[in-house]
Amino acid sequence: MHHFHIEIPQSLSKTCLDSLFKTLDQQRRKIAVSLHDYNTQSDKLRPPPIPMVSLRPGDKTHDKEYRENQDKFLTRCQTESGPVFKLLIHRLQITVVSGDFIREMFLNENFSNVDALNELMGVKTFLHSLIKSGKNHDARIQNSIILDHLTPSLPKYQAEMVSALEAALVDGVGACVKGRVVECPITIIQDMIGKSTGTVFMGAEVANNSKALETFIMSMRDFTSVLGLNDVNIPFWRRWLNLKLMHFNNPLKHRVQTLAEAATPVILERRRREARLINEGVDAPQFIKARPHDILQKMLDRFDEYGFVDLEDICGHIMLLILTSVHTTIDASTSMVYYLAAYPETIPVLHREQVQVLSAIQQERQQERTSCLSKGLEISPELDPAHDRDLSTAALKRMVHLDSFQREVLRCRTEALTHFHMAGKENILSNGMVIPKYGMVLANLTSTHANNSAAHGPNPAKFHPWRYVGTFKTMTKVGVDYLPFGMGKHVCPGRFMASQQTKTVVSLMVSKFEKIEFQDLGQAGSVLRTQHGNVASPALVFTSRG
Ligand code: HEM
Repeated sequence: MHHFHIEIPQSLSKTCLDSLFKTLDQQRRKIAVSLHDYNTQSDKLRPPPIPMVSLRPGDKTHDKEYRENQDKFLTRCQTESGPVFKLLIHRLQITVVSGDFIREMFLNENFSNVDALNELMGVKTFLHSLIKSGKNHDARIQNSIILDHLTPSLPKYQAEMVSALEAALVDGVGACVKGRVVECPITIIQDMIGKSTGTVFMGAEVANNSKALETFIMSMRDFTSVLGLNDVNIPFWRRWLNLKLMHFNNPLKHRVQTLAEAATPVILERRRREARLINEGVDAPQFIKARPHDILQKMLDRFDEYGFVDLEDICGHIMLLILTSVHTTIDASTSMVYYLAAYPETIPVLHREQVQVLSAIQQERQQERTSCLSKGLEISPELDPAHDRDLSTAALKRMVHLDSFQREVLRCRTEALTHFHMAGKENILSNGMVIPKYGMVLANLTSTHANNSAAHGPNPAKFHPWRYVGTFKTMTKVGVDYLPFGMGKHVCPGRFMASQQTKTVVSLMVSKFEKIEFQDLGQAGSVLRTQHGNVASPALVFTSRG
C-alpha cells in the first residue's frame, strides 16, 4: 500500500497556518497602528471647536444675563471658555472674539461690518435705493468726501458750527438762572447737531429751512424704524419683511426729495450771485472768498469727478452722510452731557481749563498785534480782537482735560458686545479655530475697554475722566483698546468732525451752565452705558452761570 507521508503536508499546513496567522496578526497590528496614527493625525488637523458658553439655569439664551451686567457676564464667558466663544444672543448663534482676536477680525478684510448689516437687515439694497451713482461700496464716495473735503476744512467750519450749536442751545434751554428742568434733553442736542451738521453739509440757508432741519434730525429715526433697529427683540427675518414693505414707500426717499427741494432755490441764488460778481469784475481771490464752502458746494463743483447724476443723487449721497454722522454725534454728545451730570466735579475742571486756554490765546494774539504794530505792519483781519476768545479748532486742541473726558466717556459707555462682522469666506483664527463662511462675529469690548489696566491704567472698570491727560491717547486715536470708531480699513473717517463737534457741545455746556443735574439721580445708571434700543433721555436741571 502506498503511504502518503502525510506529516509533510500536515506540518506544512501547520507552518502555513502559523505564518498566515502571524501575517494576519502583523497586518491587524499594522492596521491598528495606522488607524491610531490616522486618528491622531486627523485630530491634529481637525480645528479646535469654538466652545459654547453654558446657559444659566432657566435661561434659554444669553440675552438676559448679558443685559443684567454686560461686563460680569463677559468676564464669566472668558473665564469659562477662553477668548473665543459662542453665544446665543440677539436671536442668533454668534462667535465672540476677545482681546487680540478683535484686532485679527478688524484687520482681516474677509470680515465685513457692512456685509453683516446687509446679511441681517438688507441695509445695502435699502441705502442704494437712495442714490443713483457710486453704488459699488468700493467707490467709497462718502469716505472720499470726508477725507478730501470735510476733515481738512474743519477749522474753517468751526465758527459756523459754534454759532449754530450755541443758538440751538440757548433756544432750547432758555433762561435758567434759578435752575430749569428740561424734560427731554436729547431734543435740544438733536437741534444743536442737526443745525450745525446741516450748516456744514449744505450751508446755513438750507439748514435754516425747517423741513431740511427735520430731515437732518429725523432720517436716522426713519432708518431705524424701517430696519427695526430700535427694538432688539425683532427677529432679523421680520426686519426683512419691514424692509420689503417699506421698499415701495421708502420714507428716506421723501427725505432726499425734501433736501433737493430745499437746495434748489439756494443753488440758483448762488449761481446768480456768482454771475453778478463776474459782471462786476471782481478778482480771483475775492471771487473764491465769496464762494460758499459747504459740502454741497464742493460736491456740485466736482459733479463730473464723482460721476453724480443730478441734484437728487447728490442729496442721496448727503443722506448717506447724514445717516452715518448725525445720530452717532447726537448719541455721543448726549451721553457726554449725562456724564457731566453724573460726575458734577468735572464741570469746574473743564470750565477752568477752557478759561485758561482762551485767556492764553487772547494774550498770544495781543502780543502778535503789538509786534505787527511795532514793525509798522498792518494787522491782518484774522487777528481781529473780536475773535480772541473764539472756541476755535486750535483752542479745542489745547483742552487736554476735555479730550481725556470725551475719550473716557466713549470708552466707558460703548456697548460691551459690538461691531457685528460677517466672514466673507472661511477664516482660520491664529489659534486654529475656524469661523465658517457667513459666520457672524461680535467683538467683546469688556476684554479691551474695561478689563485692561495695561492700556488704561489703574482701575479700568471705573470712570476716571482725566486718565488720558499727558498721554498720546486722544479721542480720535483708535486701537484695539479703544474701538468706538472701529479700526482698520473701515475706521470711521468722520471721527475728527465728531470730535470737534462734541468738544464744542461740552465746552458750551460748561461755559453756560454752572450746574447740570439729574432731576432723579436714580435714572443715571440707565443712560451711562449705551444699550441696544435704549432711547431713555431722563430730565436734567440746568442752572446758568451768574
Ligand atoms: C461720535 C460719533 C461717531 C461714532 C461713534 C462713529 C462710529 C463709527 C463706527 C463704529 C464705524 C464703523 C467702523 C468699522 O466698520 O469698523 C463708522 C463708520 C463710518 N463713519 Fe462714523 N462715527 C461717528 C461720527 C461720524 C461722522 C460725524 C461722520 C461723517 C461726517 C461719520 C462717517 C462715517 C462713515 C462714512 C463710515 C463708513 C466707513 C467705511 O465703511 O469705510 N461718522 N463710524
